[in-house]
Amino acid sequence: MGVFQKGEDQKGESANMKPIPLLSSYDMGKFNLSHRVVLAPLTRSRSYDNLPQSHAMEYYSQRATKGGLLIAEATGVSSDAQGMSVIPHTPGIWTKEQVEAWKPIVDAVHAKGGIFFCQIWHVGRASDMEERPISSTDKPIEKTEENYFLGFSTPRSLTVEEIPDVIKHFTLAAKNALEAGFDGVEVHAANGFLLDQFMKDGVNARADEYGGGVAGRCRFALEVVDAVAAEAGAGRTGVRLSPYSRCLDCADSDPDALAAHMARELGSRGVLYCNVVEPEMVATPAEGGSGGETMRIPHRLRAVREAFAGTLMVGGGYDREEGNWAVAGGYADLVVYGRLFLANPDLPRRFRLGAPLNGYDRATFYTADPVAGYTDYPFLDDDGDDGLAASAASASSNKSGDQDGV
Ligand SMILES: Cc1cc2nc3c(=O)[nH]c(=O)nc-3n(C[C@H](O)[C@H](O)[C@H](O)COP(=O)(O)O)c2cc1C
Repeated sequence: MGVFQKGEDQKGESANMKPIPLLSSYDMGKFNLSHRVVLAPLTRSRSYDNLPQSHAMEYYSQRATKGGLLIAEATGVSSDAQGMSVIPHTPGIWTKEQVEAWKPIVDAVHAKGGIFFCQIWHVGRASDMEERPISSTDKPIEKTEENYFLGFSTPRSLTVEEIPDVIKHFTLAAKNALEAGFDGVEVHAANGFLLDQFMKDGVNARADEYGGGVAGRCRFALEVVDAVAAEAGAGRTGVRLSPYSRCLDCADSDPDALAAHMARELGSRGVLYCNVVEPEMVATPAEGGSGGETMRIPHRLRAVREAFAGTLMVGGGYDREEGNWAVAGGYADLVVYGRLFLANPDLPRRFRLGAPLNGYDRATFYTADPVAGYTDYPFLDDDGDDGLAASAASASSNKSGDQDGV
């Protein structure tokens, strides 16, 4: 695994230098966060038979810090919510056995003082289920250069009469998540999965009340949010959105309007947080006139910020420098890190110290190995006690719940 060096800001900053915005505390409703570096939801395809496994205890516990927020990987709400072999080995939370399997994982995070939300999802047409998977449409995902090797099934359009059943599955998942000990739930309405397939006009061409204008297309997602918030409490409910994404052939012709509508609606419901994926990074001329290009985050979420009164999390391509910029300027409250946190279990601490980062190994993102590319990314060598040194020791050897040096 190589070492990733990014720009001037990571060179030699010591712990006693000026305050780092990302490392400042933040009160998210009833949750007192000690810093703003959030683990993004990350599917890792290591939950065989949809059952969370004991190796996830170590994985999440490695990334837990006292007062740090972790969002668990997308977790299925029902047996037909699965991607099957195109997105294999994802955990579920619709059976008692799954709830029991989550409990020690949640306990391991809590033992380190972490705050843990469960992301609940239905993949919709992003599946190779034998029976036609449900969606807003009968149209399958179009093959592209990125997904050509995945054999998605042709979906069938969910009927209006069937919608309440799917909502019930989300409600049960929320109830189960709290029973497993999670601090809250995040409704996955992003990245081309079921709820996004309803929200985006590139997919949803329905003539009923769940299609048409932006209000109709967002109806299903908002009904799910209402049901989940009624179960878990709005103060324990977050929502993930990706209005600008074209992921899984799911795009909208007016993402600004979609983003603003959802932000307003979620704001009026008092939802705890909104976790919004930025548009894809764009190439811009490098500074200094060298003729090269730098990839930049477009930062198009200001309207969401204005319309949504709750906690705003942003993510997608952020590094330490961008994250500090976002927090310092009030662009966002929290920043979610996916690939960097995956590869750096002690990411908040590395950010504090300005330490170099491990590079991520894309080849092991979704492999089933319980260790390689999962729990074997190295920690910084020293074990200073700045409150952010996530321990390299396994969760099982930390059963005392001792939070010192977390
Ligand atoms: C291996 C991997 C798995 C992911 N799984 C999920 C997921 O389960 N739910 C989700 O909302 N996003 C998922 N994402 C998207 C990430 O949460 C995040 O938005 C994305 O990686 C961009 O952030 P980054 O630049 O910090 O990595 C995944 C991304 C990666 C790389």
